[in-house]
Amino acid sequence: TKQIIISITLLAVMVSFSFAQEAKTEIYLKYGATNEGKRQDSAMQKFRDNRLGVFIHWGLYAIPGGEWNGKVYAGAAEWLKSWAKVPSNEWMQLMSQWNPTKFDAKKWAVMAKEMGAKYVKITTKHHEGFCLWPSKYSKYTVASTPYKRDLLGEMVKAYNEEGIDVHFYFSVMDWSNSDYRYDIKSQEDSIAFSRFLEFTDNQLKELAARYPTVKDFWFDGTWDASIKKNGWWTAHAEQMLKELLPGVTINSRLRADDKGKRHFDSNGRLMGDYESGYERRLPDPVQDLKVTQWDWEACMTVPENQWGYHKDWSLSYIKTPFEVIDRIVHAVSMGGNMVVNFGPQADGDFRPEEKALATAIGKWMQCYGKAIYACDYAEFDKQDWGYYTRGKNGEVYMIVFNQPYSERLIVKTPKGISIEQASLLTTNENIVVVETTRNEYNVSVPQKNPGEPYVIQLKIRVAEGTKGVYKDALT
Ligand SMILES: C[C@@H]1O/C(=N\OC(=O)Nc2ccccc2)[C@@H](O)[C@H](O)[C@@H]1O
Repeated sequence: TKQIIISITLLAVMVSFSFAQEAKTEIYLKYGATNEGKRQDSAMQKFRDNRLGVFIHWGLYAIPGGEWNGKVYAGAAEWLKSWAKVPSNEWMQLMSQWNPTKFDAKKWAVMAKEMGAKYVKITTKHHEGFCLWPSKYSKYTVASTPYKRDLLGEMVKAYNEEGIDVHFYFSVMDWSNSDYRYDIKSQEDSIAFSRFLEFTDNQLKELAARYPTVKDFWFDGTWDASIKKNGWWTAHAEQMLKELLPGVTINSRLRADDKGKRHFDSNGRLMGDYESGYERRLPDPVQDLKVTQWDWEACMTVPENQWGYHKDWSLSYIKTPFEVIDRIVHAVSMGGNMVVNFGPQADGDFRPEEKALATAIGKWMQCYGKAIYACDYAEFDKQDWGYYTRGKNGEVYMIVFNQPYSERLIVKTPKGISIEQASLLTTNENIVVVETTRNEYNVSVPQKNPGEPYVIQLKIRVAEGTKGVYKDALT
């Protein structure tokens, strides 16, 4: 009996321990996540509904375009200073050559509009420290170049006039500022970095004051230990901007919590207003459905890894328009945004390949944008033929990239949901739908192959009592 009592007691201890583990106790955080779940205010709704953005990476790095002292570096062109180990004062001499005579903000804005982009993210200051606005806190700005003009101000005005929202990319890491520290290892480091954070605050307040129509700050260059040891400042920067610009959105990449945890705090909560870790990669449509629980934005390059202008695009694979469109649709099908990157030339014009890409994307968005803008995750299981999105009135879109030889598109509907009718989005041609088994259908392909990724719109019916997002969507 003694043995039995001991083993039962041991078992009881183990079971209670595992329950305690399960109900993980929350860690108190001063600088953790500030909001629970997706923001539902109109500014965030607009951010989400925009879905397709343009990234503009433009700075001194566009002048050398990946080449230094006769050597071409295959790495990211906006990192050339680092690859070629150029001292900051030598690198900043490029300012004397900064004279984008072909720059025309209106042309840039029209190009984005014709692409179907609803917003643009502009590098106000990249890691090199060169400011596209005449900042009074730095000598490394457009004001000290032959060009002199406030490029950022002209861009904000032109994009806004085309109805395009403007977001600011801002690199905290600043290679031109001698107070920047990669880590804090001494009192001297700490004093210098405090000066640096004050300088950064001043530039952020300056940007907010000069360009109050800005809708978002996308922070970058925040991965170093120095920032992770100053999580308080990242929380302060978010709060400061939200007080200065009510409604402004802030990306998760800015944020570190009390313990240096980035993007998601030590309690697993997303910091900032949307997750910004999907850079040149996307969540898996089957394995990574967790991302549909929060807002997120992906960004992508057209070459493998060039954000700034690189003179030699033959060094890596260049994505075709349909490959870019696939990534845009992939992101939206999982409740995310996609930002496609353009690296303008030093002269202020875009390379022909980028102009052609913007045109091709725009042509497709003109026909099929209804399945992208203001659309979200449809909660249908992914199929091989492509992606689903869901519109605001509960309509489901099938975006077909891979038409099968069977000429039947398999659709498995969630429990309690059936397909009433299907039509080709562009022509309203009726598409035959045959139920093959419970919650499974064969959707026919269009009579004439559209010869491009196309969209079939489904009218679905929700059985009484079905839970999920659809109940409130149907009128
Ligand atoms: C958008 C890109 O952002 C960057 N860096 O991003 C990251 O470091 N991304 C990252 C880092 C760690 C994990 C996931 C993404 C920059 O260095 C680059 O020049 C470009 O501006």
